[in-house]
Amino acid sequence: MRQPLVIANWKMHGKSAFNEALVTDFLAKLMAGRAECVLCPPSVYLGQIAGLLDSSDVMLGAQDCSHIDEGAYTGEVSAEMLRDCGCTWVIVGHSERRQYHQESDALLAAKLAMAQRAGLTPVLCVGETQEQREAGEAEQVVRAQLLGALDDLSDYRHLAIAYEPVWAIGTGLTASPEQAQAMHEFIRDVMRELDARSAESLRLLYGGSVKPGNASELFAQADIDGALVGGASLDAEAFAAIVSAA
Ligand SMILES: O=C[C@H](O)COP(=O)(O)O
Repeated sequence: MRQPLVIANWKMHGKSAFNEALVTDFLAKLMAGRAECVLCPPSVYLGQIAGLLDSSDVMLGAQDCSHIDEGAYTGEVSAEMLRDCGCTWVIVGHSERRQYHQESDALLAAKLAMAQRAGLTPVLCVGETQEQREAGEAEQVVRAQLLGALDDLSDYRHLAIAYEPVWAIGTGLTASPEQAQAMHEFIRDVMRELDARSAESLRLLYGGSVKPGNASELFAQADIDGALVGGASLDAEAFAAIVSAA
């Protein structure tokens, strides 16, 4: 039995006063339930959010980490620094980083290893574009992303994977529960090839316009173990409802 996991990816949103109101309101609305929950604010606010989450079960995560441990790399934030700030999770390979920062599968493999070495659980994001889906290449693309980033990983237990079809991110378009389940099932099959035992306990999250109105249907699918939520995680009531639905 996999424990549901719901992760908020604030992306590049938030300011101190907004963050405090959002987290305070979210914690007040959050009902005790089965799901684990993680907030991933922009890295400059990790200290602030760590303080606000201090007496709650909600965990802290980062949106990215460096593939290097330390040194003269201006602007980079290491996995160890994130751990030092209270993070236990880190998102790796979000499609916005693949697209705007040209992050390759090889780079992501190095980030995953670095994250685990620092004691963080990475969430690897994969997903196809609209064109790739229309060309019938969705499974091939996702398989290549998984193998490219995960082939050399030695620990498949401290890991989660988020399937985020690029065409569903921030667009209001959501993969149907059947489309999402089909891809999640495919991902679990690929993971069985890499490590048969941990594939059964590996949590697979869906991301792409998850809202209170579609969360329950998505979470009802056999291989969907939670969500990576962007826009709706900036609304305390909506995000608390999604966590409750898990
Ligand atoms: O990381 C989150 C995903 O990119 C989904 O974003 P969204 O919920 O705004 O579509």
